[in-house]
Amino acid sequence: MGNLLRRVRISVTVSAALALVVGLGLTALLFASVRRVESQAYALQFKQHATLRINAVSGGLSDAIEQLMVVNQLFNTVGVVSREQFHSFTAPLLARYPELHALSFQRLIKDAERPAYEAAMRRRQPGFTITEYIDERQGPARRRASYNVVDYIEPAQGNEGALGLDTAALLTYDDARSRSRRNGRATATGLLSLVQQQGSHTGFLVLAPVYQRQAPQASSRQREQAVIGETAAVFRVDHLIHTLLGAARLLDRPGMSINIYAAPSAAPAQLAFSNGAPPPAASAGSSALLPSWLVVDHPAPVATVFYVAGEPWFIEVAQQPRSFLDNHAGSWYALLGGVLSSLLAAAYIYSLVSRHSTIERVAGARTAALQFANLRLSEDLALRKRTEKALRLREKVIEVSANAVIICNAEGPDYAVEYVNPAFEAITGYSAAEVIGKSLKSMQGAGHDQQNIAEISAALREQREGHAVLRNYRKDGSGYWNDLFIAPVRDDAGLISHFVVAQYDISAVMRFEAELHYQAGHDALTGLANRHLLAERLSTAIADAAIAGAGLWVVFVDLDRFKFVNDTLGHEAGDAMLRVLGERLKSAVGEADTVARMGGDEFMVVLPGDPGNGTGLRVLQRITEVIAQPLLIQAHEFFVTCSLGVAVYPDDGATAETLTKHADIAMYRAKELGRNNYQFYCPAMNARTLERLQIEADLRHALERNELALHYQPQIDVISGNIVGMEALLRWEHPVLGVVSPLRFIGLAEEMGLIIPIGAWVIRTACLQNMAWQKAGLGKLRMAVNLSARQFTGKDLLQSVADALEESGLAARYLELELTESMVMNDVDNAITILRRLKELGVHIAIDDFGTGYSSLSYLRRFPIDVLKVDQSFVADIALGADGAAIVVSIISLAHSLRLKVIAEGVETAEQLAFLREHGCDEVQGYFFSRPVGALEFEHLLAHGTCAMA
Ligand SMILES: Nc1nc2c(ncn2[C@@H]2O[C@@H]3COP(=O)(O)O[C@H]4[C@@H](O)[C@H](n5cnc6c(=O)[nH]c(N)nc65)O[C@@H]4COP(=O)(O)O[C@H]3[C@H]2O)c(=O)[nH]1
Repeated sequence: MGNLLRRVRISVTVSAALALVVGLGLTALLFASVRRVESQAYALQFKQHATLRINAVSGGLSDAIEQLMVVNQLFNTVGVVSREQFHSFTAPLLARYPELHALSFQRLIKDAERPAYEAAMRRRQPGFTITEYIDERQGPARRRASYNVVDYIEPAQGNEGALGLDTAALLTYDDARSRSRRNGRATATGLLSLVQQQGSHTGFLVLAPVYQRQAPQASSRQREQAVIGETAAVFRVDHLIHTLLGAARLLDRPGMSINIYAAPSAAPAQLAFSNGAPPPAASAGSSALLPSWLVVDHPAPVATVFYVAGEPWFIEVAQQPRSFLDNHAGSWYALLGGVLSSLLAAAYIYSLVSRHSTIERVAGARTAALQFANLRLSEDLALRKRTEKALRLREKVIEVSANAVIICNAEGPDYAVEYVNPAFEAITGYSAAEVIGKSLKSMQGAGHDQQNIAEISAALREQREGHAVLRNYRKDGSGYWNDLFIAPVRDDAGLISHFVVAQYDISAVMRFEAELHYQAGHDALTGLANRHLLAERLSTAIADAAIAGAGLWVVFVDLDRFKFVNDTLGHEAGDAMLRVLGERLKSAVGEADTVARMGGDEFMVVLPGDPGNGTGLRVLQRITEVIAQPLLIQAHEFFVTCSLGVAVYPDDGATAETLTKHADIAMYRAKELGRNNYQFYCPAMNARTLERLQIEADLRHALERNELALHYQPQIDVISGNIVGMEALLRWEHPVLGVVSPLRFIGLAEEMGLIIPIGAWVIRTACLQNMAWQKAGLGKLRMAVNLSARQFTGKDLLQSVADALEESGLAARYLELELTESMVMNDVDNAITILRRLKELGVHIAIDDFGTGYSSLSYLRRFPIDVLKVDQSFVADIALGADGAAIVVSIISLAHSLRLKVIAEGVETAEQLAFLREHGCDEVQGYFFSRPVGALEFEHLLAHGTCAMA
């Protein structure tokens, strides 16, 4: 606003100043123009005056001289003019022209005529003689050839001295006279000091020649000879000119000066007349900045040459400079008027603009106020519209809300319902008509005893916000979870008039939460408790047991053959198996017992309630039984066993963690002891666990420390009884533990990735050994080498086999690689590719432990294999019953149908051997013939050529 006012003030001042400047500028221009016009008019006027005076002077002189010519004409016309005639003729002229000082006739008298003349004159005037001025004294004229004697002169009075004067003696005449006589015209002399007058006056004469009548006058010579005298007019010049100008009242102009020279220029010596003070130099009084006409009126002098009886005279009329202040009404008025007008215009514009600005400002302020008011109004309107829209929207939102909204009045104790939205009707099953007017509390339905209701009642009573999760009931009696918010609503006076109740049916959320909670504590696959829930329950059970002073068992359950099923049939089959076994486990325990899945094929069972009293053992028994029951997966029947490890509270640990760990250790021990059994934890098992860790650490260095060795078990041809091959079996000669079974460290080596270098070492050593024996002449035998799963699929296998063969020089057909069913069945296509490449090298392929897993016969056909090895468990079963024997028989016939050789391993008895022989088994291997033995010992066997056959 301040800026606006300042701007307005500036604009007003600028406008007024502009108007003033423009006005003053125009005034200056006007003033200058008027001044110029004035100056020019003045100059013109002056020029006119000057011209008037010049004309008056030149005209007057001409007129005067004309009088002389009139007299001269008299002489030339009349011839001899008498003195009286002269007098009577000139008297009127002199009276009329007082400026004529004298008119005379000067007669030319030759010296010879002098005496006669003087004599004649003495008759009229005694004592007359021709005179002249000698040294300014008049006296008788000296003799000369001729005399120009003033013969007649009028007026005689005052000019007596001039009568008889020989003017030829006056040199100033001579020139004029000569010229006059020559050209026959009146001729003026220069300025003379007039002698006729008393005192000194300046004057001049005009001479006009008088010729003898009839004498030729054509040439100047003739005129000189014809001349008899001159008429002369004497003029007292100042008097003459003064008379001329004065008579015409031309001398009274102030500031004007008139200077007349009897010369063609302003020669001071020839100044004939001067009137008025001469003007200063033209530049005087003018400003260097301003033109002189602007400051003063100083017209240029008017000067001209005019002729007086043929002689050039110079006249100059000048005017004193007239100051700007003198007599310049026009420019003054213009200036003053202009200045005044400018000031008035500026003042007017100032007032106009400031008024305009004020009006504008006021109008602007009012417009702004109006606009502001309009804006406020439109904002108010918009706000109102928005509010209305928002209200409608809220109404709609409430109407379409999925949550129940109830509005009740704030008057207790009933808090009558005034409004319910459609969601309320949908959720509760009550229509609006059924609940409006009813007490809010009546809508709770059953379940008044809920604790949270107290919070809502308190909120209503204390007229504040409240929140509670309630279990409400619908009209049909079904319950739902209601997340209820209640808030007071104030009227315009700020008093609480209503309550708004929002009900959120959170049944789904509660279900979801319960589901989440369940999932968080349960295994998704089996539905059993998971690790977390187990830890919770175990802790609770421990706490309960501690309080009760009772015992508690923690049982670790690990399935023995699960990995096989998973690997061969895939994860889906594995999952199905886990689900079934999980169910069985649950069925094997009591209500209070907890069964949890720890992950993979590991389960945990918590047996509270002092299981040491005999119940626990029965549960263990049941578990092994239910797990061992046949299992039908994907139409295949499986037999799964489990290994159990038991930790007892409080003897084996006081915390969930310790008990779990010890149960795990006990389970491992059970596995080591041949699976399908249970073991109670004992502290010694800890040592075994530590030992296992030690084995892990030492295995890393076993190769470099040369602790690994191969033992060889012969393979015997059933018919001939000859050793036809041998299986290389790895041994770790641990410096502390002694010889460690591959069953204990192959799995570890697999897990640790050490199986690749170890496996390569086995192949290489076996090939070198076989070649060495062949070279030693111990027979061309086939060397069977076990491959682990990781080794089989590893990228280095082919190379390591090729390298071993090359290095040893062993023919490939003397090397047989043993794979398990699971290794080839996991990824059949890849397995076939690898097998083909191995076969391309020329080696034999044997499927180990055949029958323990699931081998698809159709795949078996596709595998480029040479040998099937019947698992020793089937061989062991031969003696047990018809089932085991039947499996062996079918494997043998299957192998033969596929043109595969059959080797039975684990042959321990003659009966087994006999059975195998009877059913066409090709080769056998087992303790019956020989345990795996070191190289030296095996050499000894070879040396004998055969193994003992029953
Ligand atoms: N009860 C009984 N057992 C007999 C009889 N005849 C032989 N055995 C044992 O049965 C196992 C046969 O080897 P496998 O099935 O390939 O089973 C092998 C094989 O899977 C693995 N293994 C051994 N050496 C290597 C190896 O160099 N590389 C790989 N990857 N695995 C190996 O370790 C397993 C166990 O090997 P070992 O402890 O040497 O146990 C050998 C052998 O000592 C018998 O008449 N009765």
